[in-house]
Amino acid sequence: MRILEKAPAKINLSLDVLHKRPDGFHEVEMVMTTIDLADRIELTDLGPRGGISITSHNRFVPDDHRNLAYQAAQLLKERFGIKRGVSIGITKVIPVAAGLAGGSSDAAAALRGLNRLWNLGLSLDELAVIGAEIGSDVSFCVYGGTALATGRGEKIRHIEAPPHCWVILAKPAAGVSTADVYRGLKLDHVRHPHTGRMIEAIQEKSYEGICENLGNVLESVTLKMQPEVAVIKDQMKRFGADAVLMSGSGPTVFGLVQYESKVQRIYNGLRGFCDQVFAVRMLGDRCELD
Ligand SMILES: C[C@](O)(CO)[C@H](O)COP(=O)(O)OP(=O)(O)OC[C@H]1O[C@@H](n2ccc(N)nc2=O)[C@H](O)[C@@H]1O
Ligand SMILES: Nc1ncnc2c1ncn2[C@@H]1O[C@H](COP(=O)(O)OP(=O)(O)OP(=O)(O)O)[C@@H](O)[C@H]1O
Repeated sequence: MRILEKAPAKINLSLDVLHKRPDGFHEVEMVMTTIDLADRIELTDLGPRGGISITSHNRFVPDDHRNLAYQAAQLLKERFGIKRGVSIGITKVIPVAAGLAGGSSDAAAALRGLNRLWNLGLSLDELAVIGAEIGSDVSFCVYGGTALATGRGEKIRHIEAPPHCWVILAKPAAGVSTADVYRGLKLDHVRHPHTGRMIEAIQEKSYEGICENLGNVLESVTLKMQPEVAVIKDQMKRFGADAVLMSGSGPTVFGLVQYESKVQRIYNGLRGFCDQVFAVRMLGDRCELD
């Protein structure tokens, strides 16, 4: 039997860090939404007593226990005493180490797909709790859609979809380590975004309100490690994006664009000096994972 799952990327429309916790993680308040840029996960049953095998044609994606989709399969096998093997094929589209939760979304898609393949009968809420053991972004990715994520990112409150718009993404050549970015954060020097206002703007379907309230406290940390982020932000604004921000721990920069007529010009302009550029729609609805 073969199961296919879509694993969409996320962007953080707003990302605030409240404080560092005794367990080393940071307490966050993030508004996240899925976009139409997705990896494909193909799960094939390998029969009794088999192991977990990962295939991907991207040299930056680990093919062993370091892969988050592998960890998802291992966790379910152990927890539910599954004795069957599985092959996990990953068609990578989401840039790696980019702040777009590519690995987390692959793990979430593996959880959803294996739940079907092995007839585990788990709800999305149960899968999201299991996902939190793999990484902070996995719970959100289990559901997709749009949500406020709190705690270390694993507490999810669903909110409605933002109004449809275009998202232009541009990723500088090198990736960044999320742990390094959190480590570099000095909380007494940041301007906190207004999470409440972002949620209100989404609920009111106010595109202007969303643009006005974009904010990410991690941006200034990554900017120091990768000055190219500032250059890309500048170019995106100059080519005509309505608002721009770095996603997650970066270094990918996204620009919001309301009218399709502007998209091609911004995309072409950025392609001049950045290899990985994408123009996609905001998804925002949970049902759009299918
Ligand atoms: C930057 C974001 O992607 C925004 O959505 C997330 O906050 C990070 O999510 P993630 O990549 O799934 O993070 P994890 O794999 O759980 O953690 C990677 C590392 O980031 C740091 N980390 C992560 C989440 C958090 N709330 N506080 C942290 O300090 C920790 O050092 C941790 O060891
Ligand atoms: N399925 C996977 N796809 C991509 N990278 C993976 C995967 N599994 C593990 N990794 C490892 O995770 C690291 C971070 O990759 P990922 O693309 O998930 O980062 P990210 O988009 O910055 O994540 P986040 O936004 O959740 O912080 C990579 O350098 C890679 O070694």
